[in-house]
This record gives sequence, C-alpha cells and structure tokens, in this order.
Amino acid sequence: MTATAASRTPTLPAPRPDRPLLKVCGLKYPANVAAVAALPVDMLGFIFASKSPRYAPPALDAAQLRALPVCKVGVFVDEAPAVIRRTALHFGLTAVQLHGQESAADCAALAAAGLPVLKAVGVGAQLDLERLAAYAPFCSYFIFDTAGPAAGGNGTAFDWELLRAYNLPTPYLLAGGLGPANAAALRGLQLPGLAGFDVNSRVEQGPGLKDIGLLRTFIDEVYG
Ligand SMILES: O=C(O)c1ccccc1NCC(=O)[C@H](O)[C@H](O)COP(=O)(O)O
Repeated sequence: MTATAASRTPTLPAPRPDRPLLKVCGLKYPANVAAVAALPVDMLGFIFASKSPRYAPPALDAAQLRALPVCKVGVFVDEAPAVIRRTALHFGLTAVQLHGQESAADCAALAAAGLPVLKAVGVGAQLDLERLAAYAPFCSYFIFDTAGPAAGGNGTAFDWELLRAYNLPTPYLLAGGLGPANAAALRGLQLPGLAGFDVNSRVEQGPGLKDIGLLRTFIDEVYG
C-alpha cells in the first residue's frame, strides 16, 4: 500500500489483485480521523447508529470529512433512506454500509440514488448464501461480520471456513474481531470472493478512538 493521501480519490475502491483492501471502522474524533487517514488504508467507516458507543455525529467534523480524499463509508442500522441520503450529502460519504435488517430492495434504492452499498451480514454457526443472492446485484460489497449482542463492533471472530462455500459474484470484506491477535492468520488468507478486511474494536483505545500503534502493528503483520 503505497498510495499517499494526495493520490487517493474518494471513490469506493474496487477489489485489488495485489492485496486485500483495508477498512478501518468506527472513527469519530477529528484528530484521530486525520491520523488514521494518513495510514495506508482504503476506507474509513463512521457509525451513524445512535445506540452504538461509536456513534459519530456529535464528535465528527463534517467539513473535515467532506475534504478528506479517502473513501468514507457511513454505517447505518435500519435507518430511513431519506436520512441516509441527507447524512451522506452532509458528511461527504462515498458509500453506505447497511448493518441491520435492510432488504435487497432497500439496497437497490440507495444504489440507484448513487450511493454504493456495502451490506453487512451477521454470521453465526451457519451462512445462508441462498438468501444473499437477491442482494448481490445491488451491493458493491458484502461485509461478513460476527453476529452478536450488538448490531456491530462485537469484537469476536466467526469461523472463516464457512466462507469456503462462497459462490456469489459480489466481493466481500471479512469483519469481526480482526486485529493484531489474528493478523498472522489473515496474512495471505485465500477465500473465494475475499476482497479485504474490516477492523474496529480490536484496534481501539476506547470506543471510536483508534490506537495508531495497534493499527500499524496490524498493517505490518498483514501487509508488510
Ligand atoms: O462498531 C459499532 O459500534 C457498530 C454499531 C452498529 C452497527 C455497526 C457497527 N460496526 C460496524 C463495523 O463495520 C465493524 O467494523 C464490524 O462490526 C466489526 O467490528 P469488530 O468485531 O469490533 O472488529
């Protein structure tokens, strides 16, 4: 990952043949946002679900976000489409991540309105790929995340071997408890459809405050 901030564009990156993408999710504090954006990352995630301890709007600097030349993903949980569109405009979001029970039609409507969609899928003991087929045409990525008590940010991994059976055309990011502790297993991980990784609570000092040292360690171990 050699891109500088100046050479990045705020479009949703396509999967890369040379390395997995990296999304850092759950940011909110302006200085921390700037510090993470200076790292070799592909997407920054901001939580717009008010029940989350990472709920970003009270702390976020909208002008900073709009000017930031990196892909910005807004994370929503069963939010009204009009609110999502308004929020995306205000904060200059590149794409939206739908992390609730949104339907394929919800994804289709937002994608048609010009907002690329990442659809999060909670994975437990099983993965129902047949159900996901209806979403595939309208989603730029799936995000496979561990199902848990909170809508997201649970900090636990699921059995990645469930993804060996993945056979849909939509690429995905792997999420759920990724961090320095399992970075070695991610390095060189080959799974059908895998396009990148999403990190959050395992690289934090506290909710919404990313630990730059932990992120550097993770990046070195996975990509170095
Ligand atoms: O992080 C949250 O607090 C959150 C709350 C509500 C919906 C989604 C949320 N996070 C979305 C993400 O993409 C996380 O990165 C993903 O759940 C993985 O989190 P973690 O297990 O902590 O690495």
